Amino acid sequence: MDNKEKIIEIENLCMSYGPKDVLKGINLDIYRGSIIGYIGPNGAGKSTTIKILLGLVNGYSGSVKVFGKDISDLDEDYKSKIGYVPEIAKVYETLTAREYLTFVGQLYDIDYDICDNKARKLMKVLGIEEAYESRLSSFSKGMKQKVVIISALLHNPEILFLDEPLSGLDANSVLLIKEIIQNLKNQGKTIFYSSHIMEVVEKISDRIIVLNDGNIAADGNFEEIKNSSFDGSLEEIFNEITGFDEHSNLASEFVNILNEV
Ligand SMILES: Nc1ncnc2c1ncn2[C@@H]1O[C@H](COP(=O)(O)OP(=O)(O)OP(=O)(O)O)[C@@H](O)[C@H]1O
Repeated sequence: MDNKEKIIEIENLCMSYGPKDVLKGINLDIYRGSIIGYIGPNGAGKSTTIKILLGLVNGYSGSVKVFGKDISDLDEDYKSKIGYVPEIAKVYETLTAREYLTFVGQLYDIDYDICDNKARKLMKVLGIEEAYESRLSSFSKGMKQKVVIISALLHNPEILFLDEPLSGLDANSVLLIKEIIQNLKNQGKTIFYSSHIMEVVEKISDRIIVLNDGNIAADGNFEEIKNSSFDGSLEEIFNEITGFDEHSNLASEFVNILNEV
């Protein structure tokens, strides 16, 4: 597998919402078969970057290439090679899992019977097969998240964007999904993993990119980031890079306010 193939190339990416500069000149080359931990404080611009790559947000400047071609020159077909688990996924609650997953399959032009069969088997592996014919409105949070993960992967995408994919999952399911992500990587899939759970990002990522205030503040594997003047766990490094050292004071202030009469 050629892991030097650039699958995403971002040059001088800038994006503003009105007067607010959200991305201030991002440069990134992402290689096939890597797991990128894309992290940063709330509002740093992570989702904005992902939405630009997915073609969901326009109005940016700079160049964004996926599969070697500028996304502004590509027709919508490139999206069929991309999967996306959004931070807050909306599923059609009135549909059954079967109806929802086969509906998503149709959007990706997957043959109905093949999709139906595949969706049921994937649900079985994730331990929720018995709910295949039940409405999503009756599903627990973790069950819904598993359906969202299946829906993002049904079409076997080349690039997978995961925004807090483990949200609501129990420890067994977390272990399983992490292993699935590793397997996908081993098959040459490229994974963009965005999360605030630093322990997972630290363990799962080949490369960690820290976005802070619209700029890349650190980029490398965990050891490289650790050796380049920072030290400690990724959580500590993250707080250092993003200049956050007020947690003790703020925590005391918060609790003191609760005690006010
Ligand atoms: N449609 C919009 N209109 C105006 N401002 C927006 C819009 N979408 C995002 N923003 C602003 O852009 C900034 C970056 O948002 P973004 O969602 O990319 O951050 P993030 O790094 O994904 O944050 P989080 O960790 O909270 O998900 C935020 O300040 C947000 O308020």
